[in-house]
Amino acid sequence: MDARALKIEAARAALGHVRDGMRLGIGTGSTAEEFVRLLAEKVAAGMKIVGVPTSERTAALCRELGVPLSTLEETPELDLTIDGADEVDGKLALIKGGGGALLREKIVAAASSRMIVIADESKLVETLGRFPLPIEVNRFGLGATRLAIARAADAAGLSGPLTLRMTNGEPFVTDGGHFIIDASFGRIPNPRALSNGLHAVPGVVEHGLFLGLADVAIIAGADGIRTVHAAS
Ligand SMILES: O=C[C@H](O)[C@H](O)[C@H](O)COP(=O)(O)O
Repeated sequence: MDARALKIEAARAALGHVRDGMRLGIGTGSTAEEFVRLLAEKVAAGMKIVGVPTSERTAALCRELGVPLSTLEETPELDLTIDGADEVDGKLALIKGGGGALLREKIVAAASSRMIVIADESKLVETLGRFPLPIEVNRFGLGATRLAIARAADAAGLSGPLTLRMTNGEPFVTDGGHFIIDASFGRIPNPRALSNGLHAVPGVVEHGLFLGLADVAIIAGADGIRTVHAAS
């Protein structure tokens, strides 16, 4: 089975958790898009849900496929968010933001009673950090923010290149109008310490470590679906 087929399998399994009447957070990325496609089929068949998208990209796909949308202004509490991830560890700590949607994704996940992560088995890691950690930063004071990030990482025992994300020769700009620094720290044995340090940097808007947010991970692999639950 290729990677796309695995993403579809994970998305299909997550769809089994969606009930009529739910207020859903809808994630971003190639895996979440497979979920949107399957959800749209259910909606077309009569399922009543309302979705809050985590990016303009997801919102556009939902509109195209007829998935009803709301906002966190209209619908500030959600029943369930289903989203992909760049990395998932055994305790359901995540790295997200490879597609640049981490800020809205985190706001939406935090507004949800439950979060289900969907991924193919390539995303499952023992320790986070193989995937560079996306850090969303204010455009103002980039040099100072980068230095402060390096110091916060150092205090957590980490170091590595901090690369401004570029697209077509220009800095990548998030839906919120910010830049992204991709931090290649390597293994992150203590994500909580790093998270706290990064949150203390004024120019950091948010980072891609999702800690204590995911309740379940649905991982699709060659041997089938594996469901991992967060320790209670
Ligand atoms: O910003 C993007 C999101 O965090 C995605 O959920 C993440 O990058 C995983 O994307 P994909 O399913 O395309 O691997």
